[in-house]
Amino acid sequence: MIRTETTVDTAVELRDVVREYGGKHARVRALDGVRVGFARGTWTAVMGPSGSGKSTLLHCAAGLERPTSGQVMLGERELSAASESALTALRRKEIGFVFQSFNLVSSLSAEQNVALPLRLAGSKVSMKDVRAILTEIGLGERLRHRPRELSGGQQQRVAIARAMITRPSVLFADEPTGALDSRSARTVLGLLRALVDDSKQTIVMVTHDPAAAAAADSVLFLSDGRIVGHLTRPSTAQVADRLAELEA
Ligand SMILES: Nc1ncnc2c1ncn2[C@@H]1O[C@H](COP(=O)(O)OP(=O)(O)OP(=O)(O)O)[C@@H](O)[C@H]1O
Repeated sequence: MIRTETTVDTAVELRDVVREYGGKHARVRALDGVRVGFARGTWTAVMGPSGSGKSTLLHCAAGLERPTSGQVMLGERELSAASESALTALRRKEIGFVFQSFNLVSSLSAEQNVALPLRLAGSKVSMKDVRAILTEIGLGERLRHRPRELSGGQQQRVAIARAMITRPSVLFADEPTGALDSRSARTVLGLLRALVDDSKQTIVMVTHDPAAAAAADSVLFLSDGRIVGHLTRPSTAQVADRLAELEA
C-alpha cells in the first residue's frame, strides 16, 4: 500500500476500496481496489485525468459516499461500517470539507458562517474563537461581511475557517483553488501550508492544477480508478509531466 509518509500514524486509510455506480447493465467502476493511507500532519494532492475517480476517492474517504466494498478507516474507526447517524456525527466533528464553489450561506456574515458547524453540532459557540480564527487568516476586518461582499479568495478563506472551527482530524478539499485567480490561489495554498506546518493538520486535496499539487507534501495519481503513481515534494513541472503522460 502507498503511504504518504513512512510514519505509521495514519489519519485516514482506504483498504481495497471499490466504488461502483449504476445498475447491472450500465455499471461504472469509479474506484477499483484503492489502498492508500494518509499520514497525520501531511498534505496530499490527488490528481488524474477527468473521470479517473478523484472526487469519488475524496467522497469515500470523507464518509460522504459509501464504498461498494472495502473499508475506510478514520483513525481507529471504520467509517464504511458506521450507521448513518454515527457517520453524520463523525462528519460534523472529525471531518472538514472545502469545495471549489465555497458553499457559504449567502444570508449569513463571515463570522456566522464560521460558527455554523458548531451550531449544527449543538456545541457551545465561542464568538471569541470564531473571530480569532478569522483574524488569524487575515479577515479580522470582514467579520460582518456577507459572502457577496467578499472576493473569491476571501470567501474561500472563510470556508477554510468554517471547516477548521471544529478542529477536524482531516480536512478534505475538492479543487479549493479551482475558482480563484492565481494570486488568491497562492494565498489559499499558503493558508493550507500553514495549517499543516503549524497545526499538524492532515489535508487531502483534489486538484487539476499542477502548481497547487506541488504545494502539497506529496501527490497521488489516479487513472481508471486505480492509484498509478506517487511523487513526494515534486516540482510543478514534474507534476505536469506525469499528468500529461496519464492523459496521453
Ligand atoms: N453518481 C454517479 N453515477 C454514475 N457514475 C458516476 C457518478 N459519479 C461518478 N461517476 C463516474 O465515475 C467515474 C469517476 O468519477 P469522478 O467524478 O470520481 O472522477 P474525477 O476524476 O473526479 O473527474 P473530474 O476530474 O472530471 O472531476 C466517472 O466515469 C464518472 O462518470
